[in-house]
Amino acid sequence: MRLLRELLHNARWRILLSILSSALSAATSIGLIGYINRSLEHGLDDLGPALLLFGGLLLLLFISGVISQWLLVQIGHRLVYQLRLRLVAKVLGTALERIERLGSPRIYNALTKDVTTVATAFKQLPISLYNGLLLLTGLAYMAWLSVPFFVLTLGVIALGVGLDILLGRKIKALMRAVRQRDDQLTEQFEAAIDGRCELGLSRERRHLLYRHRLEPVASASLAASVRADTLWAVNLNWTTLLVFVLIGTLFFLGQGLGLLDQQVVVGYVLAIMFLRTPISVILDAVPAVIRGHVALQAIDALALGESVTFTEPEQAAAPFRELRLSNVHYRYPGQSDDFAFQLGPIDLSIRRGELIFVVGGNGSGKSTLAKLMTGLYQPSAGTVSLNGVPLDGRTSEWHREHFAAIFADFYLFADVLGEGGQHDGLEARVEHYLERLGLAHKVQFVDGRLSTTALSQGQRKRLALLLLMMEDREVFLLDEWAADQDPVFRHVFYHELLPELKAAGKTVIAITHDDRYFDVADRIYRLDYGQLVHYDHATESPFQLTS
Ligand SMILES: Nc1ncnc2c1ncn2[C@@H]1O[C@H](COP(=O)(O)OP(=O)(O)OP(=O)(O)O)[C@@H](O)[C@H]1O
Repeated sequence: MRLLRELLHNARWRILLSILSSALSAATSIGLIGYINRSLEHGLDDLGPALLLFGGLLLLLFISGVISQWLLVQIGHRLVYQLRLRLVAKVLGTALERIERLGSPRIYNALTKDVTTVATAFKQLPISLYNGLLLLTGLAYMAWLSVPFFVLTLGVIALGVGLDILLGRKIKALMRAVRQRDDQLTEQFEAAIDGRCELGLSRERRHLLYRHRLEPVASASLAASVRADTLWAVNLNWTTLLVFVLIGTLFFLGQGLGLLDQQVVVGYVLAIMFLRTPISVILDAVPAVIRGHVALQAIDALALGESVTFTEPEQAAAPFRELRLSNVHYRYPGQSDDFAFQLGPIDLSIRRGELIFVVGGNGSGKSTLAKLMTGLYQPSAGTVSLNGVPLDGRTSEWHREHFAAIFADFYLFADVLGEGGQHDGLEARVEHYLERLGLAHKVQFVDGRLSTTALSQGQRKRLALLLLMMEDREVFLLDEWAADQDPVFRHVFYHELLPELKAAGKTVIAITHDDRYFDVADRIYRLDYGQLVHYDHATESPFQLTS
C-alpha cells in the first residue's frame, strides 16, 4: 500500500486537475438537464440566444469531458507502468533468501496477474470518479428541487449502500480465496510445462496432475468466482429495484396524492433516469476495485525489499586479497527444528590466486556455503569478510562485485557483459572462447548477444563459463560445473582452463565430485552435514558414508 500511496502522491497534480475538469463536466451535464427542464416549464424566450446557450453548454460539456477523461486515463496507465517497473526493481533489490522462500509462482503472479488486476481497477477508478461527481451534482440538483424528497432519496441510497457494504465484504473474502488459488494454479501450470518429459512418459502422472492437482484447485476457484459475481448481480438488481421504488414513490406522491408539484416530479424523474447510468457504472466498477485491492494486498504480502539502485557503488571492487569466514553459521529461514539444516561453525580463509575444491555428499551444504561466500546469503551468525571488510547490508553489493559464479540452477543470459562494462575487444575475445569451448559452429556473437541459448545442458554450461570469462571478475565460483561435460572437455577444464585462470591471478573455488582431478587443487575441503573439514585426497575418500 505504501508503494501505491507514493505513486498517488507523485500524480497528485494530475489527480486534482482531473477532479476539477470532471466536476466542470458533471456540472455542465446537470446544467443542460436543468435548462431543458426550465424550458419545458416556461417555454423558450428567444430562439437565437437559447440555441447559443445550448450550443455553448454542449461545447463546454464536450471539452471538459474529453480533458477529464484524458487526464484520468493517463493517471490510470501511468500508475500501472510505474507499479510494474517499481515491482521489478523491488524484486531485484530483495534478498535471495526471501525470493527463494516466496517461490516463483507467487512472484510471477504478482508481476503479471496482480499488476493487471490493479490496472483494471485503476481504469475503473477514473470512470467511477467522473460518474461519482455526476451523481453528486445530480443529488445537489434534486436537493434544490425538493428538500423533503431529497431526504427520502438519501434514505433509499443508505439502503442500497448498506447492502453494497455487506456484500462487498463477503465478495472480498471470496476474491481473496480466488487469489490464493491462483498461486496454486500457477504452480501446477509450471509443473505442466517444466515436467513435460516426465508427463509425456507417464499417463498416471498426467492423470494425477490434471485430475487431483489442477482440477480441484480450478473448480474451487470457479465456485468462489461464480459466488462472488452472483452476489454482485443480486446487488445490481436490488439497486435497480430501489431506483424504481423511488420513482414510484415520487409518482404516487405527486400524481396520486397531489403532494408534489408537477414540475418537481418531472425534474426529479428526469434527474433519476439520468443518474441511473452513473449509478450502474459505479456499481459495475466495484468488483474490479475489490479485486484490485485484493491484488494490492497480495503484492504487499510479498514483503519485498527496497527498490534496487543502479548507481555505481561508492567503492569500486578492489583487487581481491582474501576471503575469510569466521565462526560462520547458517540456517534457512522458516524451517522447523526437526528438519532444519545447520551449516557451521565454519572457519575458512581463501587467498588470491588459490584454487580451492569443495567436495561432499548431496545435501551436505556445498551450494549453501557458495552462496554465503559470494554474499548472496547473509550468515545467521559469525562473519564473512573480504579484504578485511565484514559483509553486511551496506557492504554486500561491493562484496558481490568481486565474484562471478555458475550455480547448479544457473540462468543463461544471452547478453554478454564486458569486463567492468567495457566492450573494447569483446568480440574477438568472445570468438576466441567460442572456438576453445567447441561452440563456434553453433553460436555466434551478434550485437553484443549470443545468437542462441537453446543448446544441450553441457553446451549451455560452456556458454555460462564464457560469460564469466568475459566479465573477468576476481573470484570464480563454479558449482559442479564439469558434471555435465564429456570426458574430453572435463580434461580441458581441469588441465587447461583452471590452471590458466590461476596463472592470470584469479581465485577459483570449485565445487566438484571429480576425484580424478583432485591433484589440480591447492587445497580441498569436505563438507559433512554442514561441517567443513580439511580433506587429504591421498588418504581419504571424498564420499565415504558418515553416520
Ligand atoms: N532454498 C532452501 N530452503 C531451505 N532449505 C534448503 C534450501 N536449499 C537447500 N536447503 C537445504 O540445505 C541443505 C544443503 O543444501 P545444499 O544445496 O547446500 O547441498 P549441496 O551440498 O550443494 O547438495 P548437492 O550436492 O545435492 O547439490 C539440504 O539439506 C537442503 O535440504
